[in-house]
Amino acid sequence: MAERAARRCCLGWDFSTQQVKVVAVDAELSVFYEDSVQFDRDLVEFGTQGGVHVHKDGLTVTSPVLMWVQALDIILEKMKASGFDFSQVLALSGAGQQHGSVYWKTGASQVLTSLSPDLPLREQLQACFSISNCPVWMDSSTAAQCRQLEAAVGGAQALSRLTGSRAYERFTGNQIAKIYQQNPEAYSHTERISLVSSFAASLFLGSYSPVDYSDGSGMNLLQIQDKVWSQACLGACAPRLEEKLGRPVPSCSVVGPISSYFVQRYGFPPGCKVVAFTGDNPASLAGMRLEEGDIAVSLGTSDTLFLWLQEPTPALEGHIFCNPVDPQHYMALLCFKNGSLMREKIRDESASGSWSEFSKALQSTEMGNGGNLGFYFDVMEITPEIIGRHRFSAENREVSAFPREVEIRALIEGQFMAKKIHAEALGYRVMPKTKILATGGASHNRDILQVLADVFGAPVYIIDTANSACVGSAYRAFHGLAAGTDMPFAEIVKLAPDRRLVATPTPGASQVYEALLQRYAMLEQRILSQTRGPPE
Ligand SMILES: Nc1ncnc2c1ncn2[C@@H]1O[C@H](COP(=O)(O)OP(=O)(O)O)[C@@H](O)[C@H]1O
Ligand SMILES: O=C(CO)[C@@H](O)[C@H](O)COP(=O)(O)O
Repeated sequence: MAERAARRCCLGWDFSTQQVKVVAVDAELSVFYEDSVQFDRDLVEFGTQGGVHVHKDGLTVTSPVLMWVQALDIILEKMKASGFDFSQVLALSGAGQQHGSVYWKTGASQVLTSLSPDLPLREQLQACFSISNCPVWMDSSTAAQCRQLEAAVGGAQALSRLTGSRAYERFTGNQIAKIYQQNPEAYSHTERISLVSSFAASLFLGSYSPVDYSDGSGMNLLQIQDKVWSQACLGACAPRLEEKLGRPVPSCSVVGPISSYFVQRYGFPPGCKVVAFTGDNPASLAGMRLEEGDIAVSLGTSDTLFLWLQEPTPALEGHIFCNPVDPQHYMALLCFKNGSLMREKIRDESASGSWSEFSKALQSTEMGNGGNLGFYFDVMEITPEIIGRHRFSAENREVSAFPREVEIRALIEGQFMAKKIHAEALGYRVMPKTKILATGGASHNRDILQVLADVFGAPVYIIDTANSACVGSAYRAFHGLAAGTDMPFAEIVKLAPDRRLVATPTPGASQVYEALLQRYAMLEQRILSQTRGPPE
């Protein structure tokens, strides 16, 4: 405890889909404290499943904003009870699940600036939100708003050139447009709209934090090259939107000192800096110290794959975001909605709810799964837009079921084949020096990572914690401490622990998957044309 008391550090937060997490990283860049609060388990009164409420239409997906606030109260109290010495925190930053939005009611800013240190945040912020259930990234209820936005700017390709993505249902501009159209009263009583990331930063700041460029790129509103809101997009979504969003800022900005609430209640030093919070995927890019040529694969609630890009290359599939650590550069991202929750379902159905049984099934089956292939999309997938389970025999015949072990391998191989195929469609190629950096909850599972190495034909590395968004946030906080010195991020993290090699491709893997990847792509097209119907 005495040693801990003397440890100067930065904190990295992550407000992700299923939990709030925190890490403390010391000046040697070692993680010495990690904690989390899980919404379903620790905040049962909100009745979420996987951190969200799926509404009756099956499309609308929200999370209660007060659950996020209370999770922060709980985790800070846990840290305090464990003897965590807040007085040593030099700076903090954080991440949020991307695209989700928070609606602050008129007058909330006044409450935020005058919080009493004697009471938890939840009690004081109860009446501060004009929308109590916030749309989150899993929402896919804004198809009409997406079509309106694309039409307003000259089509999907034009929107993608401007904002880095064609219109996506979860992207915040379309979510805001839906709220404005369906609940104009709540919209007019909203003085500020935050992303989950800038909302969390606002709690620490005690005032509204700006949106950063990188997470702001997930809104279909930001011109990613000029780094300003697009007037055409704002106008197409809702009136007076610019004033409700505030000006976006570079991701490495220090947005202010911590609010006196945290100084008085927890003992943070008054000079503790708050560095702009960003999206969880951009923060993971920082945490994994991704370099050009590497591929990051995050296996969290969603599965994502992302790359570092020098130049933006917007397309009709995937997203281009401003880079969170280098303002001149960009990142590309693909998001797959059927990630960990889909794996959990197959684990429960075919492996008695046990990850070790699940692993045994992967170990006892051959690469290539005897030619059996599967698509497992219990919710409408983002990449590509397919729903349902589709299983195919080695002869490409659709079958209704697989034996349990075959089902498990078909799921994991299928998930990784989809990632490789869609990354290649973006122009990405696995090179002899390519490293895959894996993170997220499922990166704890070595058998899953072995399949990843085999399908991609590249070695897989991990960092010491699967919480790369938290670690990246703490690294970004250290970078913020050097603000004004032009110190590149790479210089800040050069002492960070090396990434660890955890899986290399099995001999013969490339021959097995070359043929299988072609079949997977062909069958994906077949399902797409069957579900979309014949071309007109
Ligand atoms: N050993 C494991 N094997 C496979 N998946 C795992 C394992 N341990 C945890 N997970 C998955 O990790 C997921 C949570 O990942 P995490 O990155 O913490 O999510 P998020 O940041 O989106 O809240 C869980 O839903 C669970 O399915
Ligand atoms: O929508 C996206 C990225 O575009 C998701 O990746 C969210 O950012 C949620 O992240 P996790 O909670 O699954 O990490």
